[in-house]
Amino acid sequence: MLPLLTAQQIREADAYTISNEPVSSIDLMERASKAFVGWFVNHYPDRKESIAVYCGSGNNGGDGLAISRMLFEHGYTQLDVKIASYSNRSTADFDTNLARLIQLAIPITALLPGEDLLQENAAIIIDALLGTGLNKALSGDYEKLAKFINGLSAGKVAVDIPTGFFADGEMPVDAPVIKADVVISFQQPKINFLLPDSAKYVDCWQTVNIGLSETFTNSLDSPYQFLEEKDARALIKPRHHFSNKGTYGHAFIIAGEAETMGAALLSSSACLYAGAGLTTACIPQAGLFALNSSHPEIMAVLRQDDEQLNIEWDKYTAVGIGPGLGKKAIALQLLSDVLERFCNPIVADADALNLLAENPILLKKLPAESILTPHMKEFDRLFGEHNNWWQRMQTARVKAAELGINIVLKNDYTLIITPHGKVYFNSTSNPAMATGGMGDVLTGIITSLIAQKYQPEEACLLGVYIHGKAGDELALPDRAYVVTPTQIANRLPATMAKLLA
Ligand SMILES: NC(=O)C1=CN([C@@H]2O[C@H](COP(=O)(O)OP(=O)(O)OC[C@H]3O[C@@H](n4cnc5c(N)ncnc54)[C@H](O)[C@@H]3O)[C@@H](O)[C@H]2O)[C@H](O)CC1
Ligand SMILES: [K+]
Repeated sequence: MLPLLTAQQIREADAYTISNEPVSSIDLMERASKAFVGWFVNHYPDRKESIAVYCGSGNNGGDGLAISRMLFEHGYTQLDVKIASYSNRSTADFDTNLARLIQLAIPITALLPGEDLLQENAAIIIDALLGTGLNKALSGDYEKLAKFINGLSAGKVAVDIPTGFFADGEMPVDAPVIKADVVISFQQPKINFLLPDSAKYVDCWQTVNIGLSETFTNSLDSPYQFLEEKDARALIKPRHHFSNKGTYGHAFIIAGEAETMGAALLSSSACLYAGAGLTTACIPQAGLFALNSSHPEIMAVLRQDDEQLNIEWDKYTAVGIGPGLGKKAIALQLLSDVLERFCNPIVADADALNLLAENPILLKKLPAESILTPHMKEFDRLFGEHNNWWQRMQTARVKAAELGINIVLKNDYTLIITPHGKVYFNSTSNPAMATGGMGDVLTGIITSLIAQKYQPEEACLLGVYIHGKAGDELALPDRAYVVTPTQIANRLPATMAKLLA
C-alpha cells in the first residue's frame, strides 16, 4: 500500500527525511526538480519548444527555478521564467535557486502586485506558483494570474499540484485553480486527486519518487492508502491440488426480477468466474430459462412474488443480495430473512441498499463486517445528501465504524472504507467501464471471494482491484471505447491467474 499523506503530513515527512537521511533541504528540492525534469524531457523532447515557467516565491517556486536551470542544461533554448512577486516573503531554498538561475542566460521577469499581465505566447506553461503550502483559496493577484493562465491555449504541466488546488480537505466550490493537462506529483497522488470533485481541475496526474523516508511515511499509519498491484498479489490465494468444489464455498446470489434478470445473470456469472465452488442464484421463475441457457453451472432457487420462501441458509457460505431485485414485498422479505437468519457477513448492493435506506432499522441488523457497495446516489440515499466527496468520504468512515461494516463507494478510484477507519483507494479501472451492470459484476466477485473464505476486508480489496484490472486489460491495449460487464466477468480467470504468476 502506498500511504496517502495530507499536506501537513507531507511537510513532516519532508522534515524527517531532511534530518534522518540526512539530506539538505536544498538537495531534496534538487532531487524533486530532477525527477520532474526526467519526466518532462521524455514527454516534451523538442528542445526548441517555447516554455514559460511561472514560479511563486515558496518552495514550489523554488522547484520551478531549479527546473528552469535543469531544462536549460538539457538544451532547452526557449525558456522564460516569470516570478510572481506578490509577497515580500521567500523561502531560503527559493533564494538559493534564484541565485543559481541568474548565472544563466534565461530571461526572468517579476510579476508585481496590481500590475497588468504581459502577453504570453509560450507553447508550454510550467505551473510552479503554489504547491502544498496553499492555505486558502486564491484571491487577488494570484486569482487574476490563474484566470489569465487558464485562458491560454498553451499545454500546462503542474509541478506537484496545480496552483490553487487543495491537496486534502474540502475544496471551496468554484475555487480558482490553474487547470493542468498533467500534474507531476511528488511521491504520491494528493488525496483530492482521487476524488471526483477534482475532475474539473486535473486531467491527468503522474507521480515521481523523490525518496521521502518510507519508514516515516509508513509509521504515520495514514487512514488513506492507495491499493496497488503488489497488494492484490499479496492477497490472492492459489487453488491447490486435491481441492474440490467444496473447498471454494457455496455462494448465494439473490437478484433479478423478470425484467431485470440481466443483473442476476451478471452477478452470478461473475461469482462463478471469480472462483466460487458452487453458485446458486435466487431468481424469479421467469428467469430460469435464461439462467439455464446462459450458465448451466449455476443452480437456481426460484421464487414467486406471493409465496413464502423457505431458504436453507445453512447451505451457503456467502450471500450477495440486491442487483435488479426490485423493492416489492418479496424483496424486503428476502432482505429481512437474510439479516435474521444468516450469521456471516453479507454483500448488499443496488435494491438491497435502497431497501436499507427506506428501512434504516435494518442497517443495525447487518452482520458484523458486512459489505455495502453503493454508488454515490445510493450512498446519499442511505446516509444523507453531501455537497462534496471529502464530506461523503468522512461520513462513510463514521458510518462504517458505527455499523461495523465495510463500505465500497464506487467511482473511478473506488473507495473501500473499513470498520477500522481505513480508506483504500483502488488504482485500477477506466472510463470504458462506465456502463450499466458493472456494479452487478462487482457484487458477484466480492460474494465469490467471501465464499472462498477471504476475510471481508480482503474480499473488498481484491474484488475491487480485479474488477478494475480486468477492465484495464480489456480496454487499455486497444484503447477500447467501452468494455461490457459480461466481458469483465469472462476475463476474471485470466486476470486472477496473472496476479498469481
Ligand atoms: N514534498 C516534499 O517533501 C517536497 C516539496 N517541495 C516543494 O515544496 C512545495 C511546498 O512548498 P511551501 O514553501 O511549503 O509552499 P508553497 O510553495 O506551496 O507556497 C508558498 C507560500 O505561499 C503562501 N500561500 C498559501 N496560500 C496562498 C494563497 N492562497 N495566496 C497567496 N499565497 C498563499 C504561503 O505563505 C506559502 O507558504 C511542494 O508543493 C513542492 O513543490 C520541495 O521542493 C521538495 C520536497
Ligand atoms: K504548482
